[in-house]
Amino acid sequence: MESLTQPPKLQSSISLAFFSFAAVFLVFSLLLVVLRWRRWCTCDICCAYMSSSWADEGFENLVDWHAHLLRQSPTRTIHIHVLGNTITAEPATVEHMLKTRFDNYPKGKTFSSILGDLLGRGIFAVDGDSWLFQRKMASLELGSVSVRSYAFQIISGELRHRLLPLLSSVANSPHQAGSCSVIDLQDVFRRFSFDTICKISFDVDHRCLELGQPLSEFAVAFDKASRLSASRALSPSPLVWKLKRLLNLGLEKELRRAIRLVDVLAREVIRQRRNGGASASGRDLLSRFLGSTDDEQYLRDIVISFLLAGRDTVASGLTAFFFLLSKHPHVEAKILEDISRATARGGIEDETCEEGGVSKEREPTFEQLGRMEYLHAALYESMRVYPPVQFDSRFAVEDDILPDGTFVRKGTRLTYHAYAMGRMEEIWGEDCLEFRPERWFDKDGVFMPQSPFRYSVFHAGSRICVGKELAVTEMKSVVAAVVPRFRVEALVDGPTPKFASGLTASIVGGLPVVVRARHPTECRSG
Ligand code: HEM
Repeated sequence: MESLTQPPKLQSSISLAFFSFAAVFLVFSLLLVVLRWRRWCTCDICCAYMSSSWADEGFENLVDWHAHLLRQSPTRTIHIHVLGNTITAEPATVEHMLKTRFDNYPKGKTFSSILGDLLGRGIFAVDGDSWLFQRKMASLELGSVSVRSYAFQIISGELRHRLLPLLSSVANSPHQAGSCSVIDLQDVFRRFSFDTICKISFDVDHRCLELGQPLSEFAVAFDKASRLSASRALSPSPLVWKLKRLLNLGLEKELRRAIRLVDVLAREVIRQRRNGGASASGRDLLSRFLGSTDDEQYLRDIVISFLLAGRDTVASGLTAFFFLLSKHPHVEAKILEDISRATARGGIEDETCEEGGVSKEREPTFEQLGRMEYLHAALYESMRVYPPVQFDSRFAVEDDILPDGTFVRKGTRLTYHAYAMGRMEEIWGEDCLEFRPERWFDKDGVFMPQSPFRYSVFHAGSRICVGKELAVTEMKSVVAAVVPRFRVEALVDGPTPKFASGLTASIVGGLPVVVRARHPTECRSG
């Protein structure tokens, strides 16, 4: 009889013990959070941060408030004690953190634990030898002529067969009296950059931008996994999301499911490739990395990091660019001149219509893109004003002293603020708040690159973005194909967009735009 009655008792004691443990853990975590907040100062910055009063003071975004504080600080460095975060917009400090004392400021455990479940041992989440190995491999591959020309071919195909026909169909859709078809350009660019980076990385076409196609399972799962991973950073304390993960609750449960799906689908592609299912091109990054490791999980981690790196950053940069262009028609006119000069063509009247209502002649070659210096400057300028990665952090391994004399305690989070740096008069002059591509040229009209410690949009030092050239080529290709054909009008009130929190800058609610064909004879489908 005993043996029949004991197991349920045992079970209920185990559940009771488990729930008591969970409850104690939860209370303890909350206590820690409160203590952490209370322990520190009641300085103005911390109070404003805690009460979100910066929003009442008229700042549209948290980053605008940071930029305001950093501009006021004599050292261009501030401390948000309640977060243990030291934020800087001083180029000498950025150089100290990302180059001079590189070894003292790794990504650290906090960052790798936030993204670790999705990225595993991928380049973004690791430090040390594993990072160095992937860094060398990535620089070699992304710098190779073969991968570059493959990537350019992918971008051109996605433009010709998907993006331009889509815009053409919107521009040509019958408009009601007084109203036009409105699309979310941010969403369009996200789909475009996801298709592109998946083809470059895996040689798999997810067709996210194809008219009338639902998003692929992989695209949905990847989007969810990256969004939910990033939202961990918003927890008042890492203990909160870690506890939820332990108990498999709420968003952590959804995140686990999304990551599982990403894993299954990514592994499937890798397995097929290993078993001889060669990609059509053999020039995608996965094909090239296959030879460097037998570890399937590691390969998955490497390639997933590329997807994260190349998707939202490019989409964010393009979205902000078209927002700014819509508000600066004189810049748009100069870009049109630049494209026309670089491609050395006549007026658009000469052009013929081709498949999908898209004229072939206007697609610039790689060499022609290289000659578009004004467009190059305009893209750099738009990312100065609205960087896709607004700020980025590292964690001090040992106590340190910054060049301005600021003491940094071991474990402190040190953040460089690319968004605020773009708003510093000492770096960009009195007109730093203006969108002015001309600032990138010297008096002879030659493009002047800036030190990455001043223009930190692509990071700086040893971990500077390895996909920078690819990103700029992709963005230039899009602008050079879209702007001569369409006039894009952003329907956003106010001088600046409202940004959502996340790893990359994205506009809350997207970027609604109206697209109009630039010329009456612009090719019409059908
Ligand atoms: C406008 C577009 C882009 C911007 C603004 C950008 C910016 C950045 C930034 C700020 C970092 C440093 C992140 C960190 O370490 O915390 C970074 C790293 C990186 N980026 Fe980009 N990126 C862009 C596009 C791309 C693309 C298209 C790719 C590749 C396909 C790429 C690949 C990488 C990789 C692999 C790293 C890690 C480098 C390392 O840790 O050594 N990026 N990027």
